[in-house]
Amino acid sequence: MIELKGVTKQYKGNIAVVSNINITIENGMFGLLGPNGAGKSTLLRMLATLQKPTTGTICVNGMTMENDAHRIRGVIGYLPQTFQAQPLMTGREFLDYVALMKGISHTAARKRMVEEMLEEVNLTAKSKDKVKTYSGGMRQRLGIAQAMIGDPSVLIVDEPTAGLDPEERVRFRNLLNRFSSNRIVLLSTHIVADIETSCDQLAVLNQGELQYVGHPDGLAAHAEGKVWQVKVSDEQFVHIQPDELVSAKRLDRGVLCRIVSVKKPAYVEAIAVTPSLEDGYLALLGGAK
Ligand SMILES: Nc1ncnc2c1ncn2[C@@H]1O[C@H](COP(=O)(O)OP(=O)(O)OP(=O)(O)O)[C@@H](O)[C@H]1O
Repeated sequence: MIELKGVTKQYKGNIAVVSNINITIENGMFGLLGPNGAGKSTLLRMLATLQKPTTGTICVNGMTMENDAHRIRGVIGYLPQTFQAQPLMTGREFLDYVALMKGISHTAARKRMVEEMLEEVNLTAKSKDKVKTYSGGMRQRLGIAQAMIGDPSVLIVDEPTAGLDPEERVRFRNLLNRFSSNRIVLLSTHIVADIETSCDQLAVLNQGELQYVGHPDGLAAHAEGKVWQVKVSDEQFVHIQPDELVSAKRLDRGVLCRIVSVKKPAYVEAIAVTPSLEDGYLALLGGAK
């Protein structure tokens, strides 16, 4: 279990970029959602023991950051937002090196673990090639593998699907889901679809502040009665407020729009529709005018 109490981070001379966070995270997939600059990476870096909170306490499986940072590091796997692997090592050598650094000294066990991880992230065929020859998506998959190796009880992944193609993205979500069955997987993203189907709990961070914590259904409910579907002409379409428009699908004649707004749009044929998680997120962040 992870417990954050009053966690605040303030860089010198600046306002707090993470402000008074109080959350308890249990086993399972936990999504951290927020726009660019919300403070997600800062919060995850503090959880990964790479930065200290200015005030507040972080407790992981009963260990506190102040007293047990070294032991906490031993139970955490972390994929930072910008992941760099040794370019002159092969993928297999790199994972072997990471496993050794994590204290897996038994050679046969380490070798088996590395092969399993390569298979999991679909890199077996490239495992003898140097990392410098990998595509962005392959490097990202290697990053995911290095975070998972050693069987951490807490896996922290910061925007892990950036650079993955759609097939890999789905594969990756399934992998995290399986991994989270008896441990904590903390996944930060600004892509709602990444957490829609997999997280039982999520938090929304905006400008350093926690705006929502709970089940995805509760977030979707924020847009209840505020989501509208309407078919408009091309002339009407240009008058729709861009910050209210969730999606627009061009039809043979006109455009089918999904709008998040407190007030029913002024078109007779506008119908209220069931909100999705994305609608709820947009309504929460935009304050659905
Ligand atoms: N070392 C630093 N010194 C000063 N300000 C910083 C530092 N690191 C981050 N910030 C600021 O803290 C705020 C939060 O940044 P952070 O990277 O945590 O957000 P994020 O939610 O992860 O954003 P993104 O989705 O764009 O990665 C931003 O305004 C950023 O400019």
